[in-house]
Amino acid sequence: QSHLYQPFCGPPLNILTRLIMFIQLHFFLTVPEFTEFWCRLYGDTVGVWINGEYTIITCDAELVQQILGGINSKNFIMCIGNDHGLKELGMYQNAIVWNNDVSKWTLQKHIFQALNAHHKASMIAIEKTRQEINRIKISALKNNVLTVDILNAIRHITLAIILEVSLGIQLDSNKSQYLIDCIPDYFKAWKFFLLKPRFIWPLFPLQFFHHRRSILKFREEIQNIISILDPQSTIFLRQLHKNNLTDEVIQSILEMVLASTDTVSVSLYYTILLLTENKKIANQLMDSSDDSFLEVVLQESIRLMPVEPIIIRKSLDDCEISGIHIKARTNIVISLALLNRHQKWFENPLKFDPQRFIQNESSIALSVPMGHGPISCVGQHIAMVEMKTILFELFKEFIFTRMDETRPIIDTKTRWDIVQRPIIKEVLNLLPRKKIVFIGAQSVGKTTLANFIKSHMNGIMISEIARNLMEELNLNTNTMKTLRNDPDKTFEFQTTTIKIQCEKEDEIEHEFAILDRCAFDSIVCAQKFCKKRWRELLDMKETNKCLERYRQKDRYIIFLIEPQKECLEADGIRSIPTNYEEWISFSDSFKMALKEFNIEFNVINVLDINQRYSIVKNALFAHDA
Ligand code: HEM
Repeated sequence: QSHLYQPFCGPPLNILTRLIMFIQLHFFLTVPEFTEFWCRLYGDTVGVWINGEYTIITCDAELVQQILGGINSKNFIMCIGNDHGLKELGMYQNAIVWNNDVSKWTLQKHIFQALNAHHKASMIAIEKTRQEINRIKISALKNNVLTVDILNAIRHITLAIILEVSLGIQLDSNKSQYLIDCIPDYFKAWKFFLLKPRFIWPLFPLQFFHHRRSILKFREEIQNIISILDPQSTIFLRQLHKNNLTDEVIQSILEMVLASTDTVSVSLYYTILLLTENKKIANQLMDSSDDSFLEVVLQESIRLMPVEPIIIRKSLDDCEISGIHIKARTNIVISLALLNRHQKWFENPLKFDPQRFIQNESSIALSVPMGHGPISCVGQHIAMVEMKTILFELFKEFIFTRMDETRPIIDTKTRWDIVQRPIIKEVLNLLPRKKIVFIGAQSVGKTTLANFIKSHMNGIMISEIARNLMEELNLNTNTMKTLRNDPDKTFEFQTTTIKIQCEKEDEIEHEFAILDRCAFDSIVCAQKFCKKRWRELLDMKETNKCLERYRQKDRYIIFLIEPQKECLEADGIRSIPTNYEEWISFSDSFKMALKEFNIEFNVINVLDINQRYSIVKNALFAHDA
């Protein structure tokens, strides 16, 4: 074997090892799995044999920097891939992805890059995310389910964004779903045709025809879209036509949809899963005043779960990298799946820890989940805009939890292939990131309704603070009556109640919570029983903090439960009001005070618990018309 060009270590590339590699790659392992197998045996950079050619496989971050972004990076702008396979896929010297015709690729790259300058991308991303949030809320109300197939929901959002930004169109939900389903199938076809040499296709006749059909299906759908397009409506379309790329329009649009949808969706899917597991980080993200933390959270999640686990290249000419001679047409497979989880480059690499990028900003560059250098991801800017917007909007609205939290995300089943495909698509539980507050006169059913909602929706309960305080101070209903005749003592009692209330509300800042009464009850009580001093409550920072919260109607939904005569029937447990007029007037005082403090509220004036629950749910999942 001495005549063989073998600049890197690895197994002797004799007939037997080549045959083993051939069988592994085409019958048993995906490329990332194959790479892992040989790197585990021989080290971070290994010479192997893929489809009759010497191939360097590597997860060495320094070598990767040299190849992708070093002085010879222009020598690595071609990709491995057999021409027959590329023709089947429609990629052969066509559009941008895997286009090995350098001048055509350069032109396409400029056209795709125009996407990044789209000044409305972030507004469109907000709009499309809000639309999907609306759909989730409608489904929650209609079907009474508080779960979401989150990956599919994100796929709808990312598809809608790219269709609007690049093609200026919108599709209805069914058509979008059809297109979304075409994408993973095209990726499977890509993997089949790109890496399997033509002579072995007949060994897989079923797969061959299935993949051909997938490609056709996707292309037909793109053609349908083209028939409704105005070719002048976006920069992307105008540029394609202006540069006489009319023949490439189908493939260019197909690749735009292909490259932009699942990449962002799968990356975000894992980010959300990782955040369900790391609640502190999720809360920190909601507290951040700018989007710099959001950005490192995303960088960290795409490091850990790179949606494109491998980068594949071929050298154009002979050159030197890190002092090693690399011959023209040498294949290179970079395993981001290995590199990004490598102890040598990242401390505690399996830990989801965005802080690593705050403490050491330069280490972001090592992980290259969007590639690096001349052929890096052309959509990386818009991808970040999309991911930041979608994540923030979704988290602002919902709290997501996994159904089965026992299995860590890092161990989640995923298919490391030419792109990463989740095997188990987790359906997440969702709760609105809101607080519902029940106030009103005594004995109107606040606690019963609060408990009923807790049992159905599983929120955090903040039960009546005043009652707990009474217990702590050994006060009962009779001593309370005496206390009410002493305005100073009542005032003191209400002051303490508000302080505790405010503290409890601080604790549930990011949660879905049910509040049985709030600081407002103390204000109304003080108005009634310590007429002279009650306004002093408004000098307390805690009171103002609480009132300010209750004014945020996207966070706090206030329900005033009105007295119903039927509630006056004694059940032998509750103390019931003895004076009906007083009872009603107490409820009216709540209304007046709510108005005085400019706090919006909903009125519950039915008795039936299910009807009450439905009023609350409608308000919780209120959506735009
Ligand atoms: C989190 C989201 C994304 C990730 C992780 C990602 C990752 C990547 C990676 C690793 C590459 C290969 C780079 C290489 O070969 O060195 C790539 C290429 C590409 N990406 Fe992305 N990408 C994302 C989003 C997008 C979006 C939103 C678009 C929208 C247009 C896009 C369009 C492309 C295109 C067209 C290429 C081929 C570039 C070329 O061949 O010159 N990507 N991406």
